[in-house]
Order: sequence, then C-alpha cells, then structure tokens
Amino acid sequence: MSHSAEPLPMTARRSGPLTGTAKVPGDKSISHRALILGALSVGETHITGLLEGQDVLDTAKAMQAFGAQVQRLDEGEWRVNGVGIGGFAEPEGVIDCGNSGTGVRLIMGAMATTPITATFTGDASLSHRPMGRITDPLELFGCEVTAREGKRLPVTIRGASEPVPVRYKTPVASAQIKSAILLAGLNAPGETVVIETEPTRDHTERMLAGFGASIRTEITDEGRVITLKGRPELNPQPVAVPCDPSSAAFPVAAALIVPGSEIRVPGVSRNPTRDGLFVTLIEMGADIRFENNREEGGEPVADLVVRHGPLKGVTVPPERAVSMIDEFPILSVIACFAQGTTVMQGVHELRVKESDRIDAMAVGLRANGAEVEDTADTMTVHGKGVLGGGATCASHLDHRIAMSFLVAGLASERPISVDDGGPIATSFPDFLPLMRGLGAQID
Ligand SMILES: O=C(O)C1=C[C@@H](OP(=O)(O)O)[C@@H](O)[C@H](O)C1
Ligand SMILES: C=C(OP(=O)(O)O)C(=O)O
Repeated sequence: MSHSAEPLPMTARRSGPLTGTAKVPGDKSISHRALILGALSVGETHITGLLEGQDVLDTAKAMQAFGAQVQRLDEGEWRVNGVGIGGFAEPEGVIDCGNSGTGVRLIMGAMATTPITATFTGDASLSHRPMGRITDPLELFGCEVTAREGKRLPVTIRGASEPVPVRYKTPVASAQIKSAILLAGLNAPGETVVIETEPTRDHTERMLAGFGASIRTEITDEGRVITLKGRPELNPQPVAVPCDPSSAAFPVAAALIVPGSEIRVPGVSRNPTRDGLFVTLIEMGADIRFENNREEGGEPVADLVVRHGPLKGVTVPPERAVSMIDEFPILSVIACFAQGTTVMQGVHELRVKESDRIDAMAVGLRANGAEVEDTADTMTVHGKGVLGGGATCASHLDHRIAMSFLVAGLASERPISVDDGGPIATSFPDFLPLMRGLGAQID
C-alpha cells in the first residue's frame, strides 16, 4: 500500500536525559524473508516478532496474492501456509509494494522462475528506484520483463516456464540483488551461483539453510561465492525475528547525544554483516556495552546499554559501508554532536535509497547550522559538539531521514521539524511512543 495520506508534520525539542528500556521492533530484512520463505515452503511457518511496519505488511499482502495463506495471530505472531517452490498462483491484481525496495525486489525474484505473470508498482519513492539491477539478472533465468523507461516501476514479469540456473557476479554490493537471484534459483534446476565482492547482509543464506535448502558460501579470489542447489523442498520453520539493529540505531543515537541519558535496548541483532554502525560508534568513543551476548533465531543478539558521553569524529572506510548502509543518515546526525570531522566513504548507494539520502541529510543538516560537504561517494560532517536547529526538513518519503532529523532535534538548541513523519510507519510504527517513553519531546 502506498503512503498517500496527508503529510504528518512532526517536531522534536531539546529533551532532558533519556532513560529506560527501548524494545525496538523486529528486523525488517528478516521479516520480509520469513514471509517469502514461508510462502515458498510446503506447510505452516510460525513467525514471532514479525515487524508490523507497512513495508512488511505489503509483502504479507503480496504473498497472499500469490496464493499463500498468511494470517496474523497476535502482535508480531503470524502464520504462513505456503504453496511450495514453483507453486505461486498468478495474482489477480497489481502487486503494490508501497515504499519497499526489499519487498518488491525479493518478490520479483521469488516469482521469476514460475510460469505466471505479475505486475509490480510502488509509491513515488519506489517508482524512482532502479529495478534493472534486479530484472537484468532475472532475465538470465529466462523470464520476460517489461518496465517503464529507465527500468523503473511499474514492472511486469512473465515468469520463465523452463528456467535455467544462473551464475552472476553482482555489479553493486546489494543483498537485495543477491537475494532476488537466490530466490529465483530455488525453482531452476541445477546450481545457481551468486558472487559478491563485498559481504552484504546474509539473512537469505542463513534462512534458506534453516529451511532446508542446500546452500554454501565459499570465500575465493573472486569474492564470496554462494551456491544454491535448485528445486529443494523447503520445510517450514519457526522463525523468531530478532530486534532490528537499523531501528535500534535511533534510540541509541538519541541516548548518545542527549546529555545525562542512559538507556537499554534489549535483543538487538549483532549479525556481523549489519554491525558497522556499532563498530563506528565505539571508534568515536561511544559508551555502549553489549550484554547477554547470545543466539536467537539463528542470529547473534545482545542487550545494549548506552550512555551519553563525549564523541570524536572518525573516518568510516569504504569497505565498512555495506555493513551499515541504512545507518549513515543517523550517523551524520551523531557526527554533528561529536568533536571533529567525520568522513563517510563509499556511500554512493545512499543516492538510490528511498531518497537520495546524502542530499537529504546534507541539505537538512546545513539548514540547521551544521557544516556538511558531500561528493558522489562521500559525506563529511564537521562536528562542533552542538547543533543550532530551528529548521523544518523534508523527509522525501523516507523513514530514516524523518527519524534522523527528529533525533537531532532532541539535542539541538532550537527544535527541528520534519514536513512528514508518515513514512516512519514503514519500518518503525511505534517510534513516537517508544521515544516519548524514554523522555523524548516529539510531537
Ligand atoms: O536485503 C535487504 O533486506 C536490504 C538490503 C539493503 O539494500 P541493498 O540491497 O539495495 O543494498 C538495505 O539498504 C535494505 O534496507 C534492506
Ligand atoms: C533502504 C531501505 O529499505 P528498502 O530498500 O527495503 O526500501 C531502508 O530500510 O533503509
């Protein structure tokens, strides 16, 4: 469902110390995959901790349109009765993936090797995002694709009736490309191979193995070589979705920049392919403790204890970008409250997310008094330890941009507003009550 409601302006004000426990929602990447793999299994998959954000709800609806039974049992508790690999039915209507790049790209992969036709759309943000990076490799399996100019949505895919397996080296580091190919490979005979030169998030590989597929990853001179054997039977698995580190980043950032704060964020995934923000924050001198390190739902998790304290600017090397790709907007806010310069390198992919995130943050932070420079592939923030604030920022239909500016406003001298906080519901529907519960002044 596209976010088309009236804009929802929001304002954040300088707040007293933030305290308490911030239980952030389930991981968005894992939630999408749990629904899709559940739909491709034969039998019943039981999911707990599912993120009930709009992006994931749109994927749930899509799985129903392809013939799976998807049922909400309780808060975060869902049941999927799958149709098996190759069992998708042709959907009657258009598949509207709303704001979700992960949703549309993974679902395209999941249906591309089944002989059915589906048309995909999304909101204004998603309609600007590149789809050729997905449809080009999918065409190698034998499906037929028609797309709007520039390989944008709407896209129609006529699934391959006699799919062939594919060997593909991803031209950009993207877990969405990797995952779309692996999901397509499920219904191709023989071995489908994806090669990536940088280690993107590995939830698809972990979950496919958990659901019984034969999949292996080898580190070679070419990069990470992931090999999937086609046409397995996926066995339904209980999925316990861990808390989303990309959502945890917002209360963590708020506690780091609002003086006197100390908060606890329990059960956050510490998957090494998602850990770049925490590595960076520790380098900046952040007071973060990782307690009760354990495994939940096949993912390493920990409880975070975060305290306000002095921070210093750092250089984030390009090879780390992939493990914190969604966290750069909030890092650019934290960097304003550090002393010294923070340089973020290798961040060109931010330009093709829900918005051009480099531009959105640079423009908004400058309007609030920060000194920010950007190039095609870098963002540099000259931190002064303080931020003036006082401006209204455009969120560009981008949840992470909206949340980043609202967190900034909790520690800036004057309030910071966003023109539309509505998109926050795509990934973090309880952001407002959760932040207010810690003492944040946002209305
Ligand atoms: O596979 C996924 O779940 C995701 C992969 C990343 O996108 P890219 O694959 O475009 O890097 C990330 O930015 C997105 O939020 C979620
Ligand atoms: C980039 C993001 O999501 P998606 O690509 O799924 O829209 C995100 O959540 O920051």
